[in-house]
Parts: sequence; structure tokens; C-alpha cells
Amino acid sequence: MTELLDHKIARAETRVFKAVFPNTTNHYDTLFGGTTLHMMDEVAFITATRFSRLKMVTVSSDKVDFTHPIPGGSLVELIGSVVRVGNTSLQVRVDLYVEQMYSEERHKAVSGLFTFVAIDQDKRPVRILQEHGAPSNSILNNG
Ligand SMILES: CCCCCCCCCCCCCCCC(=O)SCCNC(=O)CCNC(=O)[C@H](O)C(C)(C)COP(=O)(O)OP(=O)(O)OC[C@H]1O[C@@H](n2cnc3c(N)ncnc32)[C@H](O)[C@@H]1OP(=O)(O)O
Repeated sequence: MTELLDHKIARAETRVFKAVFPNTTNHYDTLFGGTTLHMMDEVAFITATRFSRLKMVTVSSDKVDFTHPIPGGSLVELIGSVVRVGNTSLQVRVDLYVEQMYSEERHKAVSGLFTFVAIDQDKRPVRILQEHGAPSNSILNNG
């Protein structure tokens, strides 16, 4: 059961690259905070959907730490990973890495947690893992 869950989690990991072009930067020539959150929410949503293959809605976004600025003209990689599976909810961590275009330099700049709930046609919460019964609220990966 754990193996199956680990496999589903690994398959759902979602990586997206973007270039930080001038239309996304502020007057400090760094990526807008709101744009960063938008990108992270989107990657979290894709990760949650790829894990569950159900309709997912955001119910909560936890603390997001912006530890380094994201300069214009750099590349960013966003990595979404499922870190907790509950009954009808799951939690996704999104880490954002900054890469220079013309060197191998790379570091983590932002990290955040997003919780999604699976819903049915009537927008009511539904179980995420019905047949294989993952342990409820199990912490899977806090990395
Ligand atoms: C500039 C260009 C723009 C372009 C644009 C592109 C867009 C690029 C962005 C893409 C991003 C896509 C993202 C799409 C997804 C939305 O956007 S969804 C829209 C925002 N979200 C919503 O509208 C959801 C509104 N909330 C609700 O409908 C209800 O609260 C819900 C989610 C159905 C839950 O209903 P409820 O009665 O509260 O359910 P309840 O049984 O109490 O709890 C269900 C589960 O949620 C958990 N839960 C409830 N509240 C919380 C909480 N606050 N915190 C944590 N867990 C909670 C419970 O613990 C429970 O978990 P389990 O133990 O079952 O695992």
C-alpha cells in the first residue's frame, strides 16, 4: 500500500520552468510577489490534480517564504510535490529555484504549502484514495 502511494506521489511530482521576462518584473527588476504566488498556485494545482485525477479546489495556502529575490533575466524552476494525503484533502509543497541563464548557478528562492480538497459534481468533498485506503493524514515527505 505504501509502495503504491509512494509511486503515485513520485508520478505526480510536477516540474515547470519559466523565464523571468520584463513583463513579470517590478521596479526592483525582480519577479512580482503576486506573480510568484500565481505560478506556485498553478503548479500546486497541477500536482494535486495529477495525483488525484479528481476536481480539486484550493482550501488553504500556508506560509510562503521568499528567501531570495528572483532577478529579471533568470530562469525559475517550480517543483510541486504531494507531502500529505488526508481523506478528502491533500497538501502540496512548491519549491521555486532560481537558475542563471548563462551559468550553472542555482538556488532555492521561495517555498510554500498549499492544501486542496477533492470535490464531486455538487462541490462536496470526496475521498481521494477510495480503493487503496492510504493512511489518513499521514505525513509523507516533509523534505
Ligand atoms: C493573469 C492571468 C490569469 C490566468 C489565470 C490562470 C490561473 C492559474 C492558477 C491556477 C490555479 C488553479 C487553482 C484552481 C482551483 C481554484 O481556484 S479553487 C478556487 C478557490 N477555492 C474555493 O473556492 C474553495 C472554497 N471552499 C469550499 O468550497 C469548501 O470549503 C470545500 C473546499 C469544498 C471544503 O468544504 P468543507 O465543508 O469545509 O469540507 P470539510 O469536510 O470541513 O473539510 C474537507 C477537508 O478539507 C480540510 N480543510 C478544510 N478547511 C481547511 C483549511 N482551512 N486548511 C486546511 N485544510 C482544510 C479538512 O481538514 C478536510 O480534510 P480531510 O480530513 O478530509 O482530508
